Amino acid sequence: MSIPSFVIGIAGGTGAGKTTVARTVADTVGEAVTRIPIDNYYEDLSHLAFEERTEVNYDHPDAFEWELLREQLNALLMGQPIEMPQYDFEAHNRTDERVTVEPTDVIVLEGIFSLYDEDILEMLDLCVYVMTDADVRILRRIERDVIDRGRGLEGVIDQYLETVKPMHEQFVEPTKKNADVIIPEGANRVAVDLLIEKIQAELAADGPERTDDPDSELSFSEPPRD
Ligand SMILES: Nc1ncnc2c1ncn2[C@@H]1O[C@H](COP(=O)(O)OP(=O)(O)O)[C@@H](O)[C@H]1O
Ligand SMILES: Nc1ccn([C@@H]2O[C@H](COP(=O)(O)O)[C@@H](O)[C@H]2O)c(=O)n1
Repeated sequence: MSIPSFVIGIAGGTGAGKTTVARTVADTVGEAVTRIPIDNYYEDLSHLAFEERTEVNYDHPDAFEWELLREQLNALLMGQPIEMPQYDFEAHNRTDERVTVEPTDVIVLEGIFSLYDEDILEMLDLCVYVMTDADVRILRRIERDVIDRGRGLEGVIDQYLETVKPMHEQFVEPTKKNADVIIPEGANRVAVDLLIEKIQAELAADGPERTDDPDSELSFSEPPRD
């Protein structure tokens, strides 16, 4: 088990390419990276009927259970495992399943509001904003929502105009000012390679044999962050 030493937040509008960047980083760097999708922290809406859940504004910060996200991120930073909720986009709700996530050296928090909450910003070592034009994002989103999230074309367009676009302009886009790095177009190979190099340099600076096994000569302990 590790105490994470490097925490990255990857924000940006829907369809910007956040998940693609985060997955590329995780696949390239390997098991030292844990990906935490903020979508898993949408509020539990089991008390609402399916039809009511389809009407919810999922692009407003109030749609998320911030307290749980802060608590679980903090636990990982203290070297403790978490039981991460899972989200079902077709059901518009959390599933009953929880997945045990062990802390690793690098944590990647990814989602539209990764750079929104002041407490979470305090926990991030590197803030990344993926910036992609709105027309490209909506085209990507239509394709993804219809193929992967069980949505109809008309519904995706209505939702985009009614909530996604105005909330993006009001809440998501302004978080760009919190970014250290802006990646154009999502899976931008040059930018993603630089991000990977930075992570690998952080890992190397921490030592290749890093372990928290108390029996190991190389073991060490770190004070929790404040
Ligand atoms: N640079 C890129 N060029 C082309 N397609 C991309 C690029 N980045 C992401 N995509 C595609 O766009 C879609 C949305 O990307 P995704 O990473 O899920 O966005 P987000 O997580 O920001 O909503 C996916 O189908 C993905 O394969
Ligand atoms: N039940 C839900 C929950 C969320 N959404 C949309 O997901 C978008 C965020 O995810 P990305 O991978 O696109 O960043 C957000 O814009 C919500 O509108 C949804 O459609 N249904």
